Amino acid sequence: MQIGLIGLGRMGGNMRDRLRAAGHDVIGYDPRPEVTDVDSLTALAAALTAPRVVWVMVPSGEATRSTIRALADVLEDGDLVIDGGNSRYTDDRPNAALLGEHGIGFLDVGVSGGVWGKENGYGLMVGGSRENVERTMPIFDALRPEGPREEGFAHAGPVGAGHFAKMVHNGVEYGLMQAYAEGFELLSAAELVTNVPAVLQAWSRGTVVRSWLLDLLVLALQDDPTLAKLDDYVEDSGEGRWTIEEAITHAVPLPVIAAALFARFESRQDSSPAMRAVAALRQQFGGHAVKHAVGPSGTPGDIAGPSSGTGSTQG
Ligand SMILES: O=C(CO)[C@H](O)[C@H](O)COP(=O)(O)O
Repeated sequence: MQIGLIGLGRMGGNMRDRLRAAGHDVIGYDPRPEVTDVDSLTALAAALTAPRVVWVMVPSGEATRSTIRALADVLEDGDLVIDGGNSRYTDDRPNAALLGEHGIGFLDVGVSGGVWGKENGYGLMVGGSRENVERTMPIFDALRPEGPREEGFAHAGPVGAGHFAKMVHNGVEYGLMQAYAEGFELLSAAELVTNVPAVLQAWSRGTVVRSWLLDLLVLALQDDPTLAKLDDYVEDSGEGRWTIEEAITHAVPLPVIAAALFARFESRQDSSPAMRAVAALRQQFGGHAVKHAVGPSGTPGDIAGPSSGTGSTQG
């Protein structure tokens, strides 16, 4: 079938290739002239045959919202817009309502698979009406992995359910990554294990903890066995925070995902005010030694003994 695809970056560009390889007629739009098929959203609408289907694959937030506002102006009654980016699910109903005023349908799709999806297929979680899902099923079938549909595709519920499912998926992703990372650190800290990459690779087949994320860690360690080439700074793009906010709304305990999110925040600190406060308090109540950022002798990292006047070791 024919589809317009807006956003031809790491995800959208690969999706265009996969859809074309499956025989679909894809017309892509991207502001970068070197990758785009048409030079504007108006040209995209003109190149598509009505009733049109347009897949939006741009960064979440204002970039997606403004693209949908622009599509409301260039598309017409009977067309359909699919938001396949990582939008927060709370954006979906307003976007659907705006398009609905013009008779344009809306689906939200959580897409997982990263840069490997072009070859392996993408896991898809869709929110919207049954009618709109059935209309675009040939596109979903081309994007999802080969095999039974239910193993790579779900119609999760009404508008918003696709992105809600993807948000939770990404929260789980945070927790899994953090668990593997902590295992990697402990294996590395204990000098007893002399070949950490080999142990993780051995875990990758047959064990209880085998997974694709573990396979990717094994791959990263092939290039850099101690990950020494990387800085220990980890960004986040919102999905983990939204997951925790939802957990608070529903009073659902998510200690693992919350800890994984906070570990990322911690990774961005050169120095922790909280831990300086803990050190200061131990020194205050117990006279415990502290390590000075700049020691009394002017040397960074000096360990200073009990503060004068206390001498106590009791809390
Ligand atoms: O959706 C994804 C994977 O499933 C994206 O890679 C996303 O960017 C991951 O989230 P974060 O950037 O917060 O780690």
